[in-house]
Amino acid sequence: MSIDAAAPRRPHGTDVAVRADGLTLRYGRKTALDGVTLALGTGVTGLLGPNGAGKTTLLRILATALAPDAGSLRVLGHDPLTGPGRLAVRRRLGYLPQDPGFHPGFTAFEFVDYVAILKELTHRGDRHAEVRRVLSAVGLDDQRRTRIRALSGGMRQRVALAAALIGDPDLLVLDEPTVGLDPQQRMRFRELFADLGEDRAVLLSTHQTEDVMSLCRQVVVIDRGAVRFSGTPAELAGLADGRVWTSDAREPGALASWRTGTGLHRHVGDPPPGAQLLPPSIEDGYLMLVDLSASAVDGSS
Ligand SMILES: Nc1ncnc2c1ncn2[C@@H]1O[C@H](COP(=O)(O)OP(=O)(O)OP(=O)(O)O)[C@@H](O)[C@H]1O
Repeated sequence: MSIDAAAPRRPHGTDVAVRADGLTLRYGRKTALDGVTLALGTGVTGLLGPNGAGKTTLLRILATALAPDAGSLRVLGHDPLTGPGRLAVRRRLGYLPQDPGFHPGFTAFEFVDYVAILKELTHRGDRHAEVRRVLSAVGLDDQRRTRIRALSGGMRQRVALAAALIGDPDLLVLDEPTVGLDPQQRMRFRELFADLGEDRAVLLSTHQTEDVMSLCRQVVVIDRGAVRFSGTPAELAGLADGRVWTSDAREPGALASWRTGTGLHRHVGDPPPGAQLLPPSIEDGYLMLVDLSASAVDGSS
């Protein structure tokens, strides 16, 4: 099959790339997802949540690497809980897992080429052109022949992203894609994701609220296996409107309180009378939502 045959133009008018309803998943006695319901359309959606919230579990289900115990799912118009549906989704999906499982002896080119073969790009010339295209898209033209064991962590991350881009997928599921990247590469990746999100759905989990602010059309916050928020980044920041203030000292009554680089303290919660209010960031909105008892901020909450 040639690249063209493997990558038909994505259908127009299919606004909802993913629709999940009541997704539940348990690892033994641990409930990792507890009735997750969401819809993802064209554009970049950021998935935020504390460590252990269930982000990777959710992404693995959407990427067909894991089946939920309960709930229903449509991905790109298919049901990935059936054999034929799963195959159809995998053909049109790009997935960057948290741990891509590189063979360190492969060169960057060989690894991405291997993924391209698995994606049924069997015509050698077309496939190699596609491998060069995606390696170039992530800025690895000069490292094509370098063995993965000799690449830095950030460069390996770029190889993994290149593999996810093979075949110009209609849905990109990216688990912490900007981890380990230097600021210049992070900026470059944001631009690449924004371009990719022009005409397809891109879901990325991240702990970087700046990533969400600068490139996401939609943001979903999950905590303890459930969706706590779904809306625009501005709406997430808006949750903390009138609830962020600054002062000289720590405020034990605040939900979160931390010392900033200026020496002043920033607080999120119920401000005392006369407090000097600050415009909220999406991080402030996020802090209003998640269970901070599980992850103390600066030891003060
Ligand atoms: N294979 C597994 N066996 C048992 N428990 C698991 C397994 N994988 C994940 N968990 C648990 O399920 C919960 C959700 O984990 P998950 O990796 O989805 O969270 P996450 O939001 O991606 O976290 P992080 O931000 O730290 O990557 C956590 O409590 C985790 O300990």
